[in-house]
Amino acid sequence: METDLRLESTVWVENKRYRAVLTGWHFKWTELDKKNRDKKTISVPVAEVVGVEEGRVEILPQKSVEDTDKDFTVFYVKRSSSGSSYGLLWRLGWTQFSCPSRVLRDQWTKHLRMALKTHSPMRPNRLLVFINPFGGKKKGRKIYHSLVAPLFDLAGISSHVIVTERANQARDHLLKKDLTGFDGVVCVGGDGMFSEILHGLIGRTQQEAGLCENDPTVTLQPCSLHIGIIPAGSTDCVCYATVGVIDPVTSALHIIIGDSQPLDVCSVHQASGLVGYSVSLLGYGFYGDVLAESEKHRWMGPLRYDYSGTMVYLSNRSYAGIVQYLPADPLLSSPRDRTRCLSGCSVCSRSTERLFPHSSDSGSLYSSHFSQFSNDSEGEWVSVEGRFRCVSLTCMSSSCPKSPLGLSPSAHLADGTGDLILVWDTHPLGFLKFLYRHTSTEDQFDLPFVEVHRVKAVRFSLPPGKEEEAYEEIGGSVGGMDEVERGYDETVSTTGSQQYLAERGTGREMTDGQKTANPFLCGLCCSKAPAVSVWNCDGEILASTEILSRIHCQLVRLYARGIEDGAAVHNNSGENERGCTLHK
Ligand SMILES: CCCCCCCCCCCCC/C=C/[C@@H](O)[C@H](COP(=O)(O)O)NC(=O)CCCCC
Ligand SMILES: Nc1ncnc2c1ncn2[C@@H]1O[C@H](COP(=O)(O)OP(=O)(O)O)[C@@H](O)[C@H]1O
Ligand SMILES: [Ca+2]
Repeated sequence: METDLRLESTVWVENKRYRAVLTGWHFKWTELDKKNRDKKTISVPVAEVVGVEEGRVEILPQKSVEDTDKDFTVFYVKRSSSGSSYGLLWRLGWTQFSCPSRVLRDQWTKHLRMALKTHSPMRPNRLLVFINPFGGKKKGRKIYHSLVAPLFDLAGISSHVIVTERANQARDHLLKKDLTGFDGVVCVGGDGMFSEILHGLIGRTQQEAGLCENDPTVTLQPCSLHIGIIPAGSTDCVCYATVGVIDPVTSALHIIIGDSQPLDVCSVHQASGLVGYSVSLLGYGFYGDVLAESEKHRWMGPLRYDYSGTMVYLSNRSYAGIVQYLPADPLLSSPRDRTRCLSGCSVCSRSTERLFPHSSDSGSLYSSHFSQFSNDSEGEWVSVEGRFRCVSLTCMSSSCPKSPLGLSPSAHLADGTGDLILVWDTHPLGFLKFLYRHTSTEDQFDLPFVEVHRVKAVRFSLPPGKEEEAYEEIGGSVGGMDEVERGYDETVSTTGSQQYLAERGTGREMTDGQKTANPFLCGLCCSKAPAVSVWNCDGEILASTEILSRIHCQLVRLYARGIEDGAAVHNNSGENERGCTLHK
């Protein structure tokens, strides 16, 4: 195969003579001096070639083709540093080549296209695209049509675009409609929109496999369709944590070249069945309250989280609960090992190897892994009880522009584990320190009231006898620096129920027993506060408080490759190439 695709010849780029070589895996061109000595070489992996066209093609100010018979143009990925983010920005680069004859030109285009098919087989031909026109700053449509669609056209990808008219339309479409012919689904929006796609695809896959999603012990079937994310939301955490930048062009190029990043997914169950799936944040306490509060201020756009974060912080809440967790194998990795899950991560690769020992055999998937979830493993569960500022479970680092290293900087995208972060009740300045450390490189786990555990499953329940009470006395929770930082207060009195939580989650008015006009301010202005919080499940409020969650290793695949290590990645830059963003 390698020898079939090899091609070498002299070509000209902007009147300079080059030797171009296609080896199968790489396409290189080296400038030659008058004595045939090599000057500068530009090398592009075939996997990163976006497309090949006959003639001299120009992209800016708009696409034009000069149909000359000895020329061809190659489009490829070009990297640049993103400045503030950790990942690299990808841009479209292109070079126009002139050959000595038409026959040679045709050989070049044929060989390059064949190399693309052979060495880059996961590229999509047809995509189903969902655009949330109301996500983030409401720019989803514009972002797709001006930045993404022209790149898909150039790469020969056809797409069926649906601009959503209501919440859950994308999920319902994926659950019910014919998906034949599509290679992947693209989500233009934020984490909430991604969550819809996730639920739709996982649900559809289990339906077709005849598996019951409600049973937490069932080994779920991985989804065959890839998901692409074009970031156009408020937090855009899934995109940031899997690509390293929030940039629609970079994400579109990852989709075009058919990159593939497996992703762990956490299923969340209550007694009666499945309540949802999460990949980034399953959070109770602070993050649940922020989400519930923010829903009332959607008109603020992404700023609603800053406003609500401040209000919820000032309300100074903590919640009683029992957390049980099933620890992951500490020999494989640790949330405190100060490593980062980067593109080609060895911890995740070992997981893939364990899951798919015979490459494509997904039949045995998880069986060894999840036998540990059965009753036999009951003794392995660890249980803690007390008052928490927040309880968070994340299957990935959950880095985002607000927190560039994320909720758990050493978490892995595809290792089959999640990180459970327990923030015990503490004084307000301690909690502020914890939150503030998310914005820097300081270790947020190096605080006496914070614990982090790498886990396979988590249960959360309210203390016995307290489930039916909704309110409690706050009683001296606004303390000074000299207070004990980790507190265990078992004298909780609650009068709430899941129904109350569901109502609060949807922003409905408080009932008679709830005296304050704004329950999120009562930590400051009165003595009562809700005794129960809500779960934030990737931006959706769950109606259940007592839950069981389990991490499913590599249940879905994204068109991404994880965060590239800027220092390690060769950036194919050369004086004869150009890069553009396809901005008009
Ligand atoms: C004093 C400075 C405090 C800064 C705290 C920063 C902590 C940020 C951690 C953010 C983790 C985000 C995890 C992802 C959550 C999203 O799924 C969810 C929905 O996003 P979207 O659909 O785009 O609206 N976003 C949130 O729940 C927002 C949390 C913001 C917390 C301040
Ligand atoms: N056309 C629509 N109208 C109203 N809500 C929608 C629509 N399309 C999607 N949604 C919902 O909007 C929510 C937020 O979308 P998302 O794209 O994540 O934006 P943001 O990041 O700003 O929250 C999602 O939960 C999704 O279900
Ligand atoms: Ca993980």
